[in-house]
This record gives sequence, C-alpha cells and structure tokens, in this order.
Amino acid sequence: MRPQYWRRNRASIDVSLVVVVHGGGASNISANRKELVREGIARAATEGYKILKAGGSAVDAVEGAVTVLENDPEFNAGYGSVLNVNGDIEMDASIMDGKDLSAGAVSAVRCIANPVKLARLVMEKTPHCFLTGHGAEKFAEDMGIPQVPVEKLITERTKKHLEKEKLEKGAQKADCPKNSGTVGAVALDCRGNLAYATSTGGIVNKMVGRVGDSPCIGAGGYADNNLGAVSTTGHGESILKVNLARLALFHVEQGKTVEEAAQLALDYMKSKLKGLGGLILVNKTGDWVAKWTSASMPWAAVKNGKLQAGIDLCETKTRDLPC
Ligand SMILES: NC(=O)C[C@H](N)C(=O)O
Repeated sequence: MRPQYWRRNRASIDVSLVVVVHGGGASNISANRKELVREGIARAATEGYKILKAGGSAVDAVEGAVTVLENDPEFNAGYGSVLNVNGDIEMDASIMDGKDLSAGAVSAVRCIANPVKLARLVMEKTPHCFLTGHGAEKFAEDMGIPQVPVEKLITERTKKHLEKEKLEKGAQKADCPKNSGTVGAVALDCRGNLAYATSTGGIVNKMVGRVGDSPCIGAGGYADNNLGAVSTTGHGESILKVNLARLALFHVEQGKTVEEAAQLALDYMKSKLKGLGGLILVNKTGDWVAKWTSASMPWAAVKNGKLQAGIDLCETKTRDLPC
C-alpha cells in the first residue's frame, strides 16, 4: 500500500494551476498606453502564477497579482487611483478564500499603497469582514502598515483625467466608467482552493464617500471552492444591484459553462440596467473565462505554463512562460 503522503501529493498535482487577472472594464484604451497596460497585466498574471508554482495558496496568488497592479500607475488601484470630486483618493478592495468563505474588505481608504493587503488582514486578523474609512486606516496603523501621503498616490494622468471629466460632464453618470482600470485576480491552487481579489480607486469625479461594488462580497467578487471564483469590473452601481459575481456563479451552479455563466450575468446587467462591465471567472476544475460588455478589458491568464492576454475583443496573444 502506498503511504498516506503519496495520496496527498497526488491530489495536489492533479489540479491545474490557474491565475486570471483583469485591468478593468473600460472605454477604448489609447494606442500609446496599450503596450504599458499589456505589459502590466502580463506581469501581474506571471507573478500570481509564480506564487502558485512555489506552492503558495490561491489567496497568496491573488494578493500578489493585485499588488503588482496596485503598484502600477497605469491602473486605477493603489498608485494611480482615480480622483474624486475633491481631487482626493478613496480606495476600495476585497479578497475572499473559497476554502471556507472567509472574506475581508476595506472601503474609502486613503493613505496606504496596497488596499488589497489591508483587506487580507481584515480577513485574517479581525472577527469582521469589512472595515471602512477612518476605522480601516486605524487598523492599518495597528497592523504596522506604513502611511503613504495621498499625494504620492496621485499621478499627472489622474489629475488631468479629473479636470477633463469635470469639463466634459459634471457628475459621473456613465453606464461604464471611462478609461477606468480597476484590477482583479482569481486563482486555483494545487490543493483545489479558489480565491479572488479586487481593488480600485472607484470612478473619477465620484462623490466623497461613494463606495462602489469592488469591496462588496458578491458584487465585486466571490469565491467558493464548490463553484468558482470571480472578480468583476465596470459600472459599480449596476454591479451592486445585480450582485454580478454571485450571479455568474449562480449560473455555474445551475450547470452552465464558465463562458455561458459570464455571458448570462453580464447580459442581465446590461438588459436590466444598461450597466456595462466585465468579469474573470475560474471554476473548480480550472476552466476559466474573461468576458466584458464594455469596449475593452485588459486581461491575462496563465494555465499550464502558458500565458494568454488581450485587451480588445477578438485579440488574444499567447506565449509560453519560462519554467
Ligand atoms: N472600473 C471599475 O471597475 C470601477 C468600479 N467597479 C467602481 O464602480 O467602483
């Protein structure tokens, strides 16, 4: 008879490792930014996959991938978050472990570089799921997370973006945020665990105190080992109203393929509310999908050492990762 550990190891290598990331459902991305966005998204997926290959958990992988995107000024999360009506930053993030449905979220946080890390600490070090504003920042301080002056998270591009938005439109009313770049990741690890993380600066020119879908479990994302993991992006108010992430997984639960489930959920949001957006989804057997109804959504996925990435519809580039 084979020893016990053999079976455990077998179980761990039978599952495909999968990481999928997105860089936000958006209107068209200008040609001069496309390459930077493409590189950033591929770097994040590669980082997530590296973590999984080294034996890290799905939660480690989504946190790692999202951290890369929060640190990249091309994306609307962490450094490079869009500005609210006062020219200030208020960021939202959430994370969930599909193994036991544990979840952590923060909203309206200002002076930290990586809200996803704070969301994970909420999940692991508090009896709560969700901390907001001042309380979340106090908790960050207690956890020893360094304070970053908010000006350090603001870029020239986000300042211009706000000016342009104010000139053009006044209050934000779009069905889909313009040129946004909310980020998210989903992963399946070698133990069959699923996780998601989502992080955002929200929508440009938003009211002070506005909280979107991204930190809300079931809307901005969801993970359940029995079903799959989802991270969403797009018009936050619409995503909240249809509970987009959980809705997509409901369709998986009903026996739909990942492709069908994503399409049904996004179509419902569009037909019911004219809300546009996108999502990434991986199920428990490692099938994955990236789908959007917005004009574009940068995405990248790694499975079996192969990296695939795209920005617009009908555009997928594939390359093998060095082992
Ligand atoms: N682009 C985005 O995904 C924005 C985010 N869903 C929000 O409304 O806060």
